[in-house]
Amino acid sequence: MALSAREVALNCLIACEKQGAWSDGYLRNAIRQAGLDGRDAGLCTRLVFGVQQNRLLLDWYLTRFSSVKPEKMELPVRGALRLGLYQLLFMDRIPVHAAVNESVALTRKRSRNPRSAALVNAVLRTVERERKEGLPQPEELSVRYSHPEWLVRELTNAVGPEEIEALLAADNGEPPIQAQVNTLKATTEETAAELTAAGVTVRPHPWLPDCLELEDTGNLEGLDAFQNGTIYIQDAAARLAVLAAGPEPGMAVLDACAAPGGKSFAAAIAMGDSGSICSCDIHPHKQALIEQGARRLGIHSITAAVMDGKAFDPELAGRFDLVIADVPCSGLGIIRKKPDIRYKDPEPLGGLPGVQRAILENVSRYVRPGGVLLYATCTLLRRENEAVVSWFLDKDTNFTLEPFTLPGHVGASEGMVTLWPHRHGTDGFFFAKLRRTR
Ligand SMILES: C[S@@+](CC[C@H](N)C(=O)[O-])C[C@H]1O[C@@H](n2cnc3c(N)ncnc32)[C@H](O)[C@@H]1O
Repeated sequence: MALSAREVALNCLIACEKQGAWSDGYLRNAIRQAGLDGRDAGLCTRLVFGVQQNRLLLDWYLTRFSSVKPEKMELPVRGALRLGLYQLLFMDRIPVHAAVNESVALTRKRSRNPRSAALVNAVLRTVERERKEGLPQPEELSVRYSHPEWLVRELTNAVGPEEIEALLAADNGEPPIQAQVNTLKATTEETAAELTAAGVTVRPHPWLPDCLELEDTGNLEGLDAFQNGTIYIQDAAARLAVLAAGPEPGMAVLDACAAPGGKSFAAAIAMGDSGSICSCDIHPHKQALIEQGARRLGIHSITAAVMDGKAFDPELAGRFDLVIADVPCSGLGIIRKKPDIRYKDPEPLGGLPGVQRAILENVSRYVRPGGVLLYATCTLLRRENEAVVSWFLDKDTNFTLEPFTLPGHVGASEGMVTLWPHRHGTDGFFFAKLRRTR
């Protein structure tokens, strides 16, 4: 029998907890396999993201209103309760009976314990009754915004105590879908008209040229504008990083950590598809991703290759006008788009600055004298950002920070900038522009 939106959502929540799956990747396949239409796909995605964004808060309520502690529940029961609770507390348009009955039905279908359905029914009905009187609110930011304590500490160190709450709230917001226009193929006006005719709601980005914010896209990758390569999906922050580096027609560019290719595409479009971009990644299977994207966008200047950014290749020394090091990082700037990041084990993150320093130091040798090195991450932690750049500058006196100016209220920078979801409405992003002097 075909799965409902709620059951696909439940399966996704279970896979995230049990196998450490990523909800966006899981949903892409599961929604297709279940054959959900656009409306159900939207509901399913909203349920999964909503639960993941509010999981600690939902469990805080479960602890108060359930006779069984959430950590003692079977995974399907805990998942069905979180789904029901999320609908009651955050989705005004879902009738209470639907939120409760659907969770009870899922529990009956998926739990091994015949008493679980009664538990789910009782908890959800109690919460609904208490909600009318006013539910208690947790004091701790960690619970209120469902960011584990270690993460609240890290982000407070990064942004300061005055802004931490605004940042956590922005992490739980719904980011706009930002499409960058492939101006090699069409103007922004033509693209906006094509998307509008396809029923998409289109708004020009408030301050980034050739960027459109989209709503009501349905299956985005099925749109003609996507299929024929007039748009690609990229956050404003990621494109700004490339613009800061100043790619120009005819340049030789190395994108050292390139997959799936977004920075390479932005550079190729800014360069009018003239010059050359060598787009490398350490993982062989990702080479095809870059090639497919370039083909779809009709870009000829990109060549994809497999390369370890940490390992020196003497053939590349001093060859490039611009080297982009968009290094692997903790990704704590893109929690709005990947809500599960917050629940991953933080321990392996400690090793990242070492990898980032090694890549930056190695690929710096590929920049020609007078050329530019761009260091970028999608995280907000100083140890992966400013500290890596400072370490590099202290060590290598051939490079200096170069000031740049970006559109909108990002404005002028002395050479390093952090973009913040709550301040700029972008992904959290860091980049530094370094000029090789000798
Ligand atoms: C932040 S992502 C890059 C995103 C990409 N620049 C874009 O804009 O679409 C980092 C990439 O670095 C790759 N990577 C990790 N370690 C690497 C290494 N030692 N050398 C080259 N690439 C590496 C990962 O496979 C991943 O695709």
